[in-house]
Amino acid sequence: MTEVLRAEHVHVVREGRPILQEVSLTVRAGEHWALLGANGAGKSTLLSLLGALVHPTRGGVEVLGRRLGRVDLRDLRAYVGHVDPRHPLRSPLRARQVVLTGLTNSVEPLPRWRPAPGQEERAERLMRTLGLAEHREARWPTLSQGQRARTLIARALMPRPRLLLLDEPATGLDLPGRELLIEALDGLRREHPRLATVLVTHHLEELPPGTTHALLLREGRALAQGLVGEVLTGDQVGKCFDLPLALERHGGRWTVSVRRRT
Ligand SMILES: Nc1ncnc2c1ncn2[C@@H]1O[C@H](COP(=O)(O)OP(=O)(O)OP(=O)(O)O)[C@@H](O)[C@H]1O
Repeated sequence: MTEVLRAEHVHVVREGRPILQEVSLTVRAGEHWALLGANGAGKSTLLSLLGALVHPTRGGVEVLGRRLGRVDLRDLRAYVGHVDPRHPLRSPLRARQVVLTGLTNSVEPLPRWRPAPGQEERAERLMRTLGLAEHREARWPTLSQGQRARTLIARALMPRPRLLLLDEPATGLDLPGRELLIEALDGLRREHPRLATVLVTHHLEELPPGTTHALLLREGRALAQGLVGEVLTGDQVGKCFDLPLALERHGGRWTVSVRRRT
């Protein structure tokens, strides 16, 4: 399968402190990774590296065979959609307009830029896939957090990225909002079978059933990685979060509980 992304022996040091140490990860087309770890484990830092937003202090990152450092970061970013729930939009754009800004990779629409008819059709199609058809004309400040999260996913997909990075997309969503998001992500995976995704979360309950692989991060190091069935065990996830955990999987979804010490 085509390799979309490869990080090898990556280290990140900030202000003299190691934030990531010896992390290696290969993501192939059609794989859906969960990146799990406690607060401060280094998940967002790793996601920024994978999204070619920052350079590693040591080690190498390749996006579609192009090595960070040898080619312009901006060129690599075109292949990677990054969904950041802290999207800094201030103006009351309509959902449809927000989705189209994915093509110019800007927060606001660029002056005088107009989408081609094919691009408008793609925006409509993505909004339908993400369950946003009836909200296409709604303005950003009036959208719920869940609707915003799905709008940002559609926006990130506009330039047809090969890899989609999702940083805690279910943060702040209520139960129906979370379930709509998970359903939309699974729909997306069915419709774009070669798209690869990496989703950061603290909560196993938020993982879509289509998740194929997982990486557990603890204090900046990879504790375990590989196929979900092998990585997401009570033992390993428990080590990752420093708690005695029991994990169960029903209908493709995970539930987790803390084992009480007797
Ligand atoms: N620019 C920076 N300078 C110094 N320390 C940083 C910098 N960026 C991140 N850190 C630190 O690195 C560690 C990892 O941060 P990161 O945001 O990657 O963790 P995370 O796993 O995403 O955490 P959370 O679940 O809380 O979002 C944290 O201790 C954070 O304070």
